[in-house]
Order: sequence, then C-alpha cells, then structure tokens
Amino acid sequence: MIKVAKFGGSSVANAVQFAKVKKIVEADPGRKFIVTSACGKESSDDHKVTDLLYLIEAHVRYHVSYDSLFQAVQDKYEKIKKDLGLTTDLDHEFAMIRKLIDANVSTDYLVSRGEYLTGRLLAEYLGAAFVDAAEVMSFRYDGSIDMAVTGEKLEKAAAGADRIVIPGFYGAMPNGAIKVMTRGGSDITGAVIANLVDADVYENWTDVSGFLVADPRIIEHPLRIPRITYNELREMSYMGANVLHDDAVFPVRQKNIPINIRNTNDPDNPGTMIMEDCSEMDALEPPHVITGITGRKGFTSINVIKAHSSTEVGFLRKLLDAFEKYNVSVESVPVTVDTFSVIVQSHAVDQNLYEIVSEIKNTLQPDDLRIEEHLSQIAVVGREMRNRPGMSGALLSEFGNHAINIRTISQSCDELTIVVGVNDSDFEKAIHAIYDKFISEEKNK
Ligand SMILES: Nc1ncnc2c1ncn2[C@@H]1O[C@H](COP(=O)(O)OP(=O)(O)O)[C@@H](O)[C@H]1O
Ligand SMILES: N[C@@H](CC(=O)OP(=O)(O)O)C(=O)O
Repeated sequence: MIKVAKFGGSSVANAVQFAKVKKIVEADPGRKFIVTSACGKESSDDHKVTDLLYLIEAHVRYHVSYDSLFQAVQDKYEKIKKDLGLTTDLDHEFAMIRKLIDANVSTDYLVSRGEYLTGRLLAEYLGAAFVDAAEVMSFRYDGSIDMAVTGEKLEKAAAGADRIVIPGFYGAMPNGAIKVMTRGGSDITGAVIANLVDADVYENWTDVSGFLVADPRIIEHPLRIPRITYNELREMSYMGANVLHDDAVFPVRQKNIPINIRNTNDPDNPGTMIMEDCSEMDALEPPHVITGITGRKGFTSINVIKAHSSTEVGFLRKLLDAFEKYNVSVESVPVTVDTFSVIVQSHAVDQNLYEIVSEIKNTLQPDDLRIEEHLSQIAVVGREMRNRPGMSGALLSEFGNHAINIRTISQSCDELTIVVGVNDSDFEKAIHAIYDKFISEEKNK
C-alpha cells in the first residue's frame, strides 16, 4: 500500500502540530511520500509564512525595511527547531535567503522558502529523506508540469529511501529558476506525486474533518460529506470551497486514485473520500440530495441589451471578444431574449471595465448596457439532484421564502450544479437558507 500524505499549513503551524504529523505518519508504513506546505497560522491573529514572505517581497519592491518581517519568519522556524530539539542549520539557511533577497532574487524563489524550510525541519523530525521540490517538480516554459521529467527525477531522488519529505507549492523551470504554483498549490504537488508513484490513496491532511457540506466559517458545525465524486469536488473547490485546490483533481483522476481529506487534529475521523463514482456506496447509504453548498462574493455582471440580438449571428462571439482582448476570464453568460449578461470576477475588470464597455458599445451598438456590481455566485452541487424532479423549483422558492432577490440562475446540463447569483449582502443568508431547508430538515426527518 503506497500513500501520499500532504499536510497543509495548519498541520505544520508549530511544534505541537509537527508532533501530530509524526504520530500520523508513523502509524502507517504506507505513508512513504510526505508533502508539506509552509507553516500556517497558529491562531486566527497569526500569519501564514507564505503571506509574510509575499509581504517581505512587497517591502523589498518599495525599498522599505523588511527586517522585522524577516525576523518574524526566522523566529517561527527557530522556535519549532528548538521545541523539537532539531539540528538543521537554520542560521545558514536564513543568511543565504537574506543574501539572495539583497541580490534581487525572484519573488517565486522568496515565497517558496516557506515550504522549503518546513520540509527541511519536517524531514529531520521524521527521520525521512529530504527531497527539494526544485530538483524534482519540473515545469515546462508554458507553466504546465512535465510529468515524464518529474517522474524520472522523483524516481532517482526517492531511490533507497524508506520515506521522503518533499515541499509542496514550487518546482523549477527548465533553466532551473524556481517557479511557484497558484496559492494553495501544495495540493497539486501532492496530487502529482500520487499520480507518479501510482499511490493507492492521496491523503490530504488539514484542519477540518473532511469536506463539509458548507463553509464552517458560515454554517456552525456543518455536516461532513462522507464521499463525493471528482466532478462534484471540482465544482465545489472551483466555486469557493478552498479545502483543496481545484486543479488537484486532474493528476489523481487520471489514475483513478481516491483522495481522502483528513483532519490532523482528529486523525480517527474517516474524513471525506473523493472518487470517480460513488454509486456502489450510495446504494447502501443514500446521500443527501445536495452534496454541498459553496460560493464566492465579488462578481460583476455586464448586461448588454439589444433588440433581436439573440438571432444575430456572431453577437455572442463579438461580445466575448471584448473580454478576451483585455485578458478577462468569463465566469458565465446567462442569456435571455435580447439580453446577454457576462459575469466576471470584479477584480479581473477593476483596471479596465470602462475600456471593455466602450469596446462593446463600439462593436455591438447595444440599446442599453448596464453594470451590476457586488454580486455573489452560490453553487449548489449534488449528484442526486438529477434524480429529484422539481429540485430547482424547490431551491428557488426557498430564496423567495427568505426574501432573497435572485439576480441570475444557471444550471449545468448534467444537472450536477445550480448556480444562483444574489447580492453580496444576501450571500450568508442564502447559504443558511439552503442549508436549513435541504440539510438540517432532511436530517431531522
Ligand atoms: N466546504 C468546506 N469544507 C471544509 N472546509 C472548508 C469548506 N469551505 C471552506 N473551508 C475552509 O477550508 C479550510 C481548509 O483549507 P486550507 O486553509 O487551505 O487548509 P490547509 O492549510 O490545511 O491546506 C478550513 O479550515 C475551512 O475553514
Ligand atoms: N503555502 C502556500 C501553498 C499551500 O498549499 O498552502 P496550504 O496547504 O496551507 O493551503 C499558500 O499559502 O498558498
């Protein structure tokens, strides 16, 4: 049995968390490939090391002293080292990082040091071999991961070791320069390693007992989702459930490797199993009609109104061209007769909304163009929804019952997800309303 175990920042936040990780790793000889994030927050008013490193980079850029931030990072690692009685030469590591910062090292190098240092300490503590991700995780120049090259390098680096620790979140370009992934990317490192070593399971250890039906910061003690499909997971993580990076699904799915989300603070909890098909287990224990509710705030809708536009060939392409020209990714395009709404993340258009609008006005000459800001998108995800006629009606009437104004609605053809747009101010209220109706009430039946 080969297991890849990825520990998130919350699992390696301090010496107490390191000790929990050691216990978990040593409890199962199958846990041979350990991927770690950088130390996360010890408490809600603490800072993630990666955030501090990005802040140091900003200070360097604006020629402001970064000494106290650098000291805060160094103190964090020195304390873990001291508390655990480790010997890794941190003085040398930090002296080297400072020297490179002063020599204008890249942002990617600097922010990758959180994972690197955490990996160094964790490897020593676990008595495992340390494998630097820069020596293994290989990017192509287009930013994709070269699986063949990474596989060869991993095989060599892991040869002869009973257990390895590899930092997540970064790798190297073909010229050796360090490159980081997008935030939360250690999940992707773990998934890539799981693919390459043909793991039996990819364990993702965090600070919650699996994927929960809703964000625990909105719903108090939400139910755990015992199992979920890759498709559902991707929808949920893309739409805001940040337990797992949405791109982490692809490498494991390719080899049908289940992902098991587990809680470092409650290791006996079975967490959530994520797999291609849950039907066998669903037959034994039917799931809720809704698997999960998630969402994000901060969207803008650009509504273009023009008589007969829905029959005008090329209208939609021309409309989307205006967004492509400014490199803005479009979230969805709800269409009604003669009205096309383009929904985008607000931050993606904060520099160029008015250029885009004037482009649309010039090329399409709409009768009217309206901009709506401060919108949220709420995704209700569930593999069971397609088997429940009337589900979308019941869902929408629940919004009505709570006087929540629905701004947009869309449903995927496979009926896996219904996305409802509401005002940002109604976001939490809407999630509570759906949870109470479709989860709490069903549970109490
Ligand atoms: N549906 C959900 N289920 C579980 N956790 C969620 C959900 N939505 C958001 N979260 C948040 O995701 C957090 C875990 O992800 P993250 O902070 O990236 O952990 P780690 O540092 O372990 O990688 C949880 O603490 C929780 O607040
Ligand atoms: N440390 C990086 C990468 C990461 O995956 O972290 P975490 O596992 O704590 O979400 C970040 O904060 O983005």
